[in-house]
Amino acid sequence: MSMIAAFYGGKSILITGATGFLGKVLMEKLFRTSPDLKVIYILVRPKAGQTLQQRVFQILNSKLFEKVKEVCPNVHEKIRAIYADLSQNDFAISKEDMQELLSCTNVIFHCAATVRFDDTLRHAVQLNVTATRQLLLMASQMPKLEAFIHISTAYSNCNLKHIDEVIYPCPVEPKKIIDSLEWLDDAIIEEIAPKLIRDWPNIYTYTKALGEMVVQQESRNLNIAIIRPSIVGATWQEPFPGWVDNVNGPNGLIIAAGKGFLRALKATPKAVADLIPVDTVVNLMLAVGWYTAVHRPKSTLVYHSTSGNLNPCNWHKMGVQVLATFEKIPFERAFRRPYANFTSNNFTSQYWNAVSHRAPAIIYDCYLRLTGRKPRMTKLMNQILRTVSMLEYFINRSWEWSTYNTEMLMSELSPEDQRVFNFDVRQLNWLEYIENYVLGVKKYLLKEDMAGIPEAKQHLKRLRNIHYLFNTALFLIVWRLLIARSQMARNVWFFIVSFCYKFLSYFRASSTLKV
Ligand SMILES: CCCCCCCCCCCCCCCCCCCCCCCCCC(=O)SCCNC(=O)CCNC(=O)[C@H](O)C(C)(C)COP(=O)(O)OP(=O)(O)OC[C@H]1O[C@@H](n2cnc3c(N)ncnc32)[C@H](O)[C@@H]1OP(=O)(O)O
Ligand SMILES: NC(=O)C1=CN([C@@H]2O[C@H](COP(=O)(O)OP(=O)(O)OC[C@H]3O[C@@H](n4cnc5c(N)ncnc54)[C@H](OP(=O)(O)O)[C@@H]3O)[C@@H](O)[C@H]2O)C=CC1
Repeated sequence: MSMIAAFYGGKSILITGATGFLGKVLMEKLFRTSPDLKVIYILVRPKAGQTLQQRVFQILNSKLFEKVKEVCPNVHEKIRAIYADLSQNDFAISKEDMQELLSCTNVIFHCAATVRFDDTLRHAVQLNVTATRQLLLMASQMPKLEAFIHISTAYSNCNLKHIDEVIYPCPVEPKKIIDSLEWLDDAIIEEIAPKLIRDWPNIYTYTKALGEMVVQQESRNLNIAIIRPSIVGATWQEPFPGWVDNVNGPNGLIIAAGKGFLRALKATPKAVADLIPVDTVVNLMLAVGWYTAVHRPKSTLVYHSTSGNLNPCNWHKMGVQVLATFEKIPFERAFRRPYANFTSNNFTSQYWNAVSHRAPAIIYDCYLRLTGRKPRMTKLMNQILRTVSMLEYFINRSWEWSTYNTEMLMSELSPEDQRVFNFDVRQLNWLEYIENYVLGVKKYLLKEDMAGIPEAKQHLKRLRNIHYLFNTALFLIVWRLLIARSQMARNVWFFIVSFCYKFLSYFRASSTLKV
């Protein structure tokens, strides 16, 4: 019997960010392994014209939850969506709902955050710092609370090279920042933001670091743990391999590469690609929830959910495997044949951007214009290049994350728990994982049918022929222009032609002699 699964039985669990990538996989696993849990409270806001109920309905009826319905048929009754907006005071939760949350919650998983790298400082602080503080305040009024699990990111201290499982202080106190945001206007905030974030690459990682400090300062006598995942990728094993549902992180780049838009990246091939499957992160979260509640460590423990020091894979290996998978299972209606050119050199990267990205987009837009259609490729390409430039920081560096606490926890688990809540990334086979990942992007993000693969392969062959034809035509045009203008080019041309003629004559003569 799994001790972790048993622990969550009969419990009331509060999850923030349950509608996000990590949150959905967390709920799925909880329902599947502990179907006898009492209730999962989720803090949700209406979004994109959908009510809370519609959002929950959509999640529960997605492919991700298919297995859950078999083991927990009454899952709809066990999920309680509570209207909440984490960027508002008291989260805009009604009094009755707040009362219920305060009196019933046993475990909190705080996943909600803004993960946009370019969010405004005001919004990012509201969500990643102030909301965390507010939730901790709520937690301190929960008599039945056994554990509070805060999800941060392994990159919250990416200004350091070696990162231990400790909370590092930030140069400016979170409280001072929260207070000053109350009276400063937006224009001034955006002006001081770059000075505040110093050597952090973006507002996201900086505010996640502030969030950790808030956890440390406001922990009171709560049982708290912090989990720091690196780049969270598709599911490795559970509930099935390759599940993804948004374009964040690598997902968008895999689409852009598979569709042939992105053919070069400013990346350091040998840098560690610290991807971690989402189900591995979720297993660690559940194990940490159990350990924190049952063993009550004296201080707030930080757990790294990373792959780099236990089972490293670099960007080169990852790129090669992604490309190999595109050969086997290509995406439909690609713009160009997928190709990967890694360079860590600024000049070469600019060159590839001009030749491989912008020029084809401009040419295609001309073609669209000439055929009476609206040009769109340049805009799309600019968007992709903007996204890539935001991610570049992370694919040109390597970090060392220590994993003592994570390994300690692994050794504390029973063999059954190690199997059911496996977060040992050493068992991950990267080649298999990446192949399933790309397949998952095709199936679950692009919603492409596997039956379309032969046609997609045919399309890639046509693109290859167009590519050869285009290059030959371009070569001939350039050469013709050169010959018209330069004596030297003419001399070279006559030399080549006479050389070929002599070679052919010799070949013909020797074959006649043989006969
Ligand atoms: C060496 C390989 C070589 C390959 C060679 C070639 C290929 C061969 C191999 C292929 C690659 C193999 C792996 C690749 C490496 C991956 C590295 C990942 C590092 C990640 C580090 C993460 C570390 C920290 C982890 C964490 O701790 S947390 C989570 C991380 N957080 C995020 O990942 C949010 C990022 N995003 C934003 O911050 C915003 O997206 C913003 C960007 C500001 C735009 O912002 P904006 O311009 O306003 O535009 P949007 O409205 O957002 O989007 C506008 C439009 O772009 C779309 N689009 C949004 N995103 C992405 C995205 N990624 N990629 C592409 N498209 C995207 C969106 O669908 C929308 O399309 P539409 O709907 O218009 O059709
Ligand atoms: N994905 C990754 O690569 C990594 C993620 N992390 C961390 O993991 C956690 C989860 O990330 P992930 O699932 O990928 O992110 P998502 O963007 O997929 O999910 C974010 C969640 O936060 C919720 N949220 C955002 N703003 C509000 C608000 N104002 N009120 C209520 N809810 C809100 C979103 O709700 P809604 O659906 O309404 O927008 C959504 O459920 C975050 O803390 C992130 O920092 C850490 C490392 C890597």
